[in-house]
Amino acid sequence: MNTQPFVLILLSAAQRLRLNDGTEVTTGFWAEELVVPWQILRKAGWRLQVVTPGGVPPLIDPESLDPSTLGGDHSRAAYLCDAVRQITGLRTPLDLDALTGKDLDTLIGVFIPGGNGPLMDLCQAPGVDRLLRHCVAAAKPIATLCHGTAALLATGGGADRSPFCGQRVTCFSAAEESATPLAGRWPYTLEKRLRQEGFRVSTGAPWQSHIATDNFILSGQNPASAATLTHVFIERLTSTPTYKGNNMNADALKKMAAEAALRYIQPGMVVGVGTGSTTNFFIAALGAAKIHVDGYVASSIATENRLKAQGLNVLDLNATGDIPVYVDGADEADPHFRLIKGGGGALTREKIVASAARLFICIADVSKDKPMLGKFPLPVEVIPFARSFVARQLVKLGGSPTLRNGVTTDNGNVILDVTGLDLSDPLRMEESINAIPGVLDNGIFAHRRADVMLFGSADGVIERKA
Ligand SMILES: O=C[C@H](O)[C@H](O)[C@H](O)COP(=O)(O)O
Repeated sequence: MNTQPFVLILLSAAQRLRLNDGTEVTTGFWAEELVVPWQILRKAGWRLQVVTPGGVPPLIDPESLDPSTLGGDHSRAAYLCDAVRQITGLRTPLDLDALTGKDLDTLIGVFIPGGNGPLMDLCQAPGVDRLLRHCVAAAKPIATLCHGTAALLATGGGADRSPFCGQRVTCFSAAEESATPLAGRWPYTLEKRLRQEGFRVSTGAPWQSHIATDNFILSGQNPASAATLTHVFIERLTSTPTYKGNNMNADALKKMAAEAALRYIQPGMVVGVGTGSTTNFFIAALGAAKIHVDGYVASSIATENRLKAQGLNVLDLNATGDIPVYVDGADEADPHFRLIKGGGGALTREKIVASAARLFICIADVSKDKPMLGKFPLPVEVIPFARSFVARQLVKLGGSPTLRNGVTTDNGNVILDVTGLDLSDPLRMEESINAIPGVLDNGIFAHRRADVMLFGSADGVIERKA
């Protein structure tokens, strides 16, 4: 098995749901509860591995693709059907019981989608008990969705109390169960069983998104909770010690994007070079590629030093005139190629070199690809004399500025990181902030957007051109 960190997607292998009246119906996983997290996690660059008890290929619960279950939405049903078909790992899942100690060490979190199948097998599989106890001991996050929360029952019973006892969780609620065609015939009421086992169960309004979070367990109530739960899971994944110690995932994607930018570099060019961890991979790639360019313009002292350490020729922007190409990273990028930059404090010189360039190639791991800008705190470079005055003006613009402690930029200034700004019109906000006396520049790159985005993703490099 590949030794790169991965997120384990645990699915039920049950094919029949035994009801309390002795009859049986076909069961499996709920399509939407696999497709939504799968797509979000893949887009964020995570490697995913499907695992089932016995390595049995899981079944889709046919109900979950029935348009009548999806509010009569036939196109949604067709979309989900197609999306499930594209998840090739479903045909060859790993066997939960055959996971080695090395496999457990390599996984960084577990996501358990619902469907009714988990009520049959995951709730009592010894392999689930072993897996979840490993996660608790190693501080790795677990997310359970809808009836996927039944998997937690596998850790209870006997002398060995469940490590999750007393934890706050949610699941498909009793109210929701009683509003389905299986009302009154469910094998057991999951909400009730969890309470009996000592879980603190919280449920929200039927069919509305509701999640519960506790130490290492994050749970979502129903299909509507899938996206929110996945985003919270990703936040938890990226803050676990396991991920931080093994940060190969993001780094591998940054490197992939950085190396893809080499194809834009031609002999005889002057090349502008940005700043940051992604750009550092680009500098390393330049050093190895030995392309006979005229020289490089650095956007920071750190980059200048790195270029020189690779034996590369650094030029003064005042001596080059306009430059053909600039390559740099970003903290966020929106679909219109507008960026937030400056997480490393280099925004002003970066914007100057980017503006002097005819082509701006932005390289990033795919987690920086956002529907809109604004989650990343906006860096603003401020002349120290004007710090408090500028902070007050930023508050008037709707922001909450925080001084970046102990940081002096290459230009001798301070950085205010601003949260809470409305960046729905990035161009206007870039102008408004730069109009405050004492601001040198801010990290919105809307006037000088990127021309090409290269995102490193689990599916290879995604290239977009403006
Ligand atoms: O000041 C730093 C730059 O704007 C960086 O390009 C940006 O913060 C992205 O950095 P990284 O490549 O380390 O994520």
